[in-house]
Amino acid sequence: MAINYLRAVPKIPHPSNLKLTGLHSFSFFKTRRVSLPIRAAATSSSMSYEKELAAAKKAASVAARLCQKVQQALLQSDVHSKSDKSPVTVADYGSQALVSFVLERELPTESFSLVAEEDSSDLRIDSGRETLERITKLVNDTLANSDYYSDSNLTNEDVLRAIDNGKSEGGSCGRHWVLDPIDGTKGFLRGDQYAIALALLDEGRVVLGVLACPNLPLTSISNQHSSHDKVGCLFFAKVGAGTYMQPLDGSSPLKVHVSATENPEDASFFESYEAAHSMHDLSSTIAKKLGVKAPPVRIDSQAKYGALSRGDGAIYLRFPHKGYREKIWDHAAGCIVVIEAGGVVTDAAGNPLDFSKGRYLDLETGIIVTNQKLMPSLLKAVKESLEEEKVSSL
Ligand SMILES: Nc1ncnc2c1ncn2[C@@H]1O[C@H](COP(=O)(O)O)[C@@H](O)[C@H]1OP(=O)(O)O
Ligand SMILES: [Mg+2]
Ligand SMILES: [Mg+2]
Ligand SMILES: [Mg+2]
Repeated sequence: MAINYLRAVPKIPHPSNLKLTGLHSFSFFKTRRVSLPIRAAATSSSMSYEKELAAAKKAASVAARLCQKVQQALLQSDVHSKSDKSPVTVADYGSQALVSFVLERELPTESFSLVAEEDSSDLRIDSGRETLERITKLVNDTLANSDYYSDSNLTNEDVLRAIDNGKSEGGSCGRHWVLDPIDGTKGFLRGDQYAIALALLDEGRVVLGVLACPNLPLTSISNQHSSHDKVGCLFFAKVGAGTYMQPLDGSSPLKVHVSATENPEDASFFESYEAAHSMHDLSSTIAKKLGVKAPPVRIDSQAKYGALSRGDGAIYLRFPHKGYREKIWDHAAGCIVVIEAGGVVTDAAGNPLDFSKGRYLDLETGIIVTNQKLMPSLLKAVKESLEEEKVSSL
């Protein structure tokens, strides 16, 4: 079976040339008050979280700039061998420090709790000193070139503290920000897809999510991808208010919807690029059983959720190897981006993901994502495939 690998050519997008040729026609809008999305009726919560969403978009966009800078330097140099993890480390920490800094700065009156992937312990020891200096410089350079924070200058200690804001355990009470400062580290290293993924939990429920995908083409990836396509997408969603996508440089957002296809023969499916992250054989079995004809589209990171939310593909299958525990920052933002675009995200048993249990998601076997029409037959195919696998391993 032929396989589609999506490679991105990192470059600065020129959204004045934005052309929309995806599976779905999008409509431009000028104000935020547009018709409500398919799924959600207007709730009182759709009127709130406005300033939190604005802060999250700013934070993810600033962090994306830092990551772009590091990835460009990485690709120009010869150091992006898999064994050299240091440029990635600098970008991971730098992105987390910036998001933490921007959120605190934008929302000074709120108590601040952040559940994030990185912590500063390796930077606090002597051997981490040089890396810390590099991170602080990178953070300050990024702030100096930003629209809003050019007067800010962080010390090493400020950077450590900003990173360590991310030590919260989350849970079902109160508000918690959830951050993956670089999701898809492997893709980042390869020069492919990665995302800055930020979400807000309120009483255990994801109420907003932002996905910055610096290398994702603005047009559908299901079209023939060419190196001339503009890249850099910011997806954002708020509970009850739909999902939007805008170029990372800030031009107008567009409302997006998942694919409406009911026919698996027309559907394409996403899975991890990395076979170590998801069982490709199992996904193939499920897709075949469902009647999917197209080969898998393999992409790193939560960019898969973003692409699915605008209808580039209709299905995302994720079946980590035994023993792997999914973390909330790997799915919170992607999950609300897809759900608010009309999609469904469940575990392999059909249960919605529960983000209220702390830093981990407690699931049995995997995560499946699709539209509402295809979900019943997908779930059936998943259950049958898992059953067959169990029998064959006896
Ligand atoms: N062994 C693993 N199995 C599944 N996922 C993993 C594994 N190791 C890391 N990950 C995480 O999976 C996500 C990327 O998966 P993919 O790109 O394949 O969809 C990332 O969050 C990555 O962490 P990280 O955020 O450190 O990159
Ligand atoms: Mg991740
Ligand atoms: Mg990460
Ligand atoms: Mg990691």
